Amino acid sequence: MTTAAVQAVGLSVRRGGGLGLPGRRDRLDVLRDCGFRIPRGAVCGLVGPNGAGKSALLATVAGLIAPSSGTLELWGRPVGDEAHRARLAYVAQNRSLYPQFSVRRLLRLGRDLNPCWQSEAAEEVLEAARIPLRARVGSLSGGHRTLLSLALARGKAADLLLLDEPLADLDPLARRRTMGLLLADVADRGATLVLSSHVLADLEESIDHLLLLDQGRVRLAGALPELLAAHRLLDAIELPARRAAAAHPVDAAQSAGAPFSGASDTPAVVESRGSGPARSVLVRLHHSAEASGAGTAAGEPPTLEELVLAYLRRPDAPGWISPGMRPLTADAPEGIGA
Ligand SMILES: Nc1ncnc2c1ncn2[C@@H]1O[C@H](COP(=O)(O)OP(=O)(O)OP(=O)(O)O)[C@@H](O)[C@H]1O
Repeated sequence: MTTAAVQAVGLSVRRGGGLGLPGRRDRLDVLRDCGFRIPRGAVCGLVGPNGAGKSALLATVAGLIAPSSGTLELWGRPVGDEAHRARLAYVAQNRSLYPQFSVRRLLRLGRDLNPCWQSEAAEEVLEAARIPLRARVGSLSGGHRTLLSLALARGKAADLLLLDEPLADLDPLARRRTMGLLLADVADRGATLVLSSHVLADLEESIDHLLLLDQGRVRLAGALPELLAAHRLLDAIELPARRAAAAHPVDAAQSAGAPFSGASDTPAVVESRGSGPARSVLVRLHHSAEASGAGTAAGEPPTLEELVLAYLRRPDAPGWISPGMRPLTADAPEGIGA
């Protein structure tokens, strides 16, 4: 069994309580009972609504927040292991950098602190954006600060890159260029990249795994081909047809939009939208269809955007972790949740 780059089992994180007032119940479970595995070499998109816990998860994997329960391992070793420090690069959402330093001084610091430092890789990001080395960090624009953070992460040549909304404030050209560099780096080194984003179009072009968080819980996770192949978007023409119904026995209650019954061979309705000829239903195929590749299934697999939006609009739809991202343990070698 190859150890995953990141594996969580029953991971919960509790935050808050900073006021320290007796009797104050101001602590919040920002991650709840999360279980997933991110294989080595994956490019994993981390998505979810505002406040879902994406930043909390990235900071926890980076070792900056301690789990309150459960286990979290990087390359098979508990998070926080001293050896992890050199192997991971983390870019926080607030791009915390020393504002008084010059860009050059920060690069020197990167070189002095990291034995595998790659100056050219870092400088390439800065040169492409024409960021002068003599500039003071505090005087850089928001997008340039992001590029500087990504340049430092790139220079570190890490085995695991954790990037919190790395593209949010970059112009379209900088997005493409920087993403291209990062993807080429991780492919060359077999490194693992986890990046959060709200821009699904950006992710669609780059990721091969997806982790959808909502209210601190994993709603959906999997290798992208597995996730998409396990779902079908049926339109109004396909729904009433007897033949389609036989291939996909979406029963009357479900096709009317009732929540997933969770029983038998019936595909799970994730979301039913519209009415009459404009109606479309996203279903998740039963495990047997999923296992057989669902070659005869009616309807079309959804796009990443259709899939994510359907799950976000229907917080009551049951979550799912595809086999490729289920945590593996000695007690559950097929994966927890299989
Ligand atoms: N230091 C903290 N103390 C208490 N609660 C916190 C703290 N930091 C974050 N939270 C809470 O944790 C939850 C998850 O926040 P987090 O920043 O991880 O969400 P997110 O998915 O990254 O959101 P966004 O997409 O808006 O960046 C939120 O309810 C937030 O208020």
